[in-house]
Amino acid sequence: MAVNTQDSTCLPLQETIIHNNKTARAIEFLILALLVSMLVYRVGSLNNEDHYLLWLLIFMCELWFTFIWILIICIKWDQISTKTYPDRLLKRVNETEFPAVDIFVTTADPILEPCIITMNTVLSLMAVDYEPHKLALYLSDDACSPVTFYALVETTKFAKLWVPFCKEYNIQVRAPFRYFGSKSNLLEDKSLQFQQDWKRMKNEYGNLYNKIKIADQRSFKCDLNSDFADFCDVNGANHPAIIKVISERTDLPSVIYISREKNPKHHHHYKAGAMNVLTRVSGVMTNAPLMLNVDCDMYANNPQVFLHAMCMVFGYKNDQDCGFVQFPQAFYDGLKDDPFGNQFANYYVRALNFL
Ligand SMILES: O=c1ccn([C@@H]2O[C@H](COP(=O)(O)OP(=O)(O)O[C@H]3O[C@H](CO)[C@@H](O)[C@H](O)[C@H]3O)[C@@H](O)[C@H]2O)c(=O)[nH]1
Ligand SMILES: [Mn+2]
Repeated sequence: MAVNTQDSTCLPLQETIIHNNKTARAIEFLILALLVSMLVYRVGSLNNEDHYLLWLLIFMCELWFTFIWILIICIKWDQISTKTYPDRLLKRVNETEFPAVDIFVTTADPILEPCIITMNTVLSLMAVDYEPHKLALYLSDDACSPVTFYALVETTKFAKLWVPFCKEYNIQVRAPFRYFGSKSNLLEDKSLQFQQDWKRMKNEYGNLYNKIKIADQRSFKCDLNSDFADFCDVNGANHPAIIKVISERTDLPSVIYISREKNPKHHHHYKAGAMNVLTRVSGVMTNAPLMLNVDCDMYANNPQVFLHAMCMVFGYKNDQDCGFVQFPQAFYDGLKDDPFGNQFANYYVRALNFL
């Protein structure tokens, strides 16, 4: 990328912020000191114990716990986050110079990963703030399900309405199930035009939802002349590759459905196998210099997500300094009293610098 974004007079596009976590470090160290003193006590009183074996077992458990505690301290010792500045990027780099991106969404099981959730993931990515002709969305379906294919075709039709709506009104959450499910959707103070468009869009999304729900409940007719011919009597664990280009327009990202070849003689390697196929197929079809991978149960909660990523791409002096960027994640719809603590949204940012 021969774009000079490193003008010394310019402010940086991305910054690494080092967090001051001295108090947390001190507390963790104190707990470690208590753990160690307990271990010392156990060793010291081992010989005087009547229940020698039990004492030894407790000692081993505590030793293991202390070891894990040390590992956790090491992981949490240096805490950094990365801040990106899309507004600075847009002033400095012309949008036409942004690279193309191939987007990979993987799905494997329409029951555990309901189709409508996957389609919301697709919609949130199709509607991002980025030149649409530079984006191609590949959906990998390891279940080889005609319902997923049908849902993707219908979702692409709905996207022709949804994407312009989101862009015109600068909607922040572009996954319809989150947008329409949000309680903060007050229409009263909005323009009449917006209210009409909002109602129409809600209606259209309702139609899409129902179509997918009905498709999920009925069995697809094995019609050899239809688009579903490839799915006739297909065995999910043993079938040739199915690749279908669903949409190729300039005003929307291209949409491609892929169900990779499965053969019981060769292990499919789960998501890694799917990602391998996605890189190969996209390499032949669009071959974008950047790839984005999103699981089917995630969605882009910020329409500027690609611009944030571009701050990382353009924000280093040397292209080779940044090869992999991971977005912060926040969990939604966690259990209220989740014992794993997911009710506290977890955020983390990690950018791996390749030397
Ligand atoms: O044979 C498979 C199995 C899984 N997947 C997809 O892989 C993704 C992740 O699988 P999942 O079982 O949902 O794993 P999670 O534990 O929810 O996901 C976390 O853990 C995975 C494996 O460690 C990472 O790949 C994910 O990015 C990370 O979010 C999903 O989109 C699946 O549809 C496939 O495409 N094919
Ligand atoms: Mn998952």
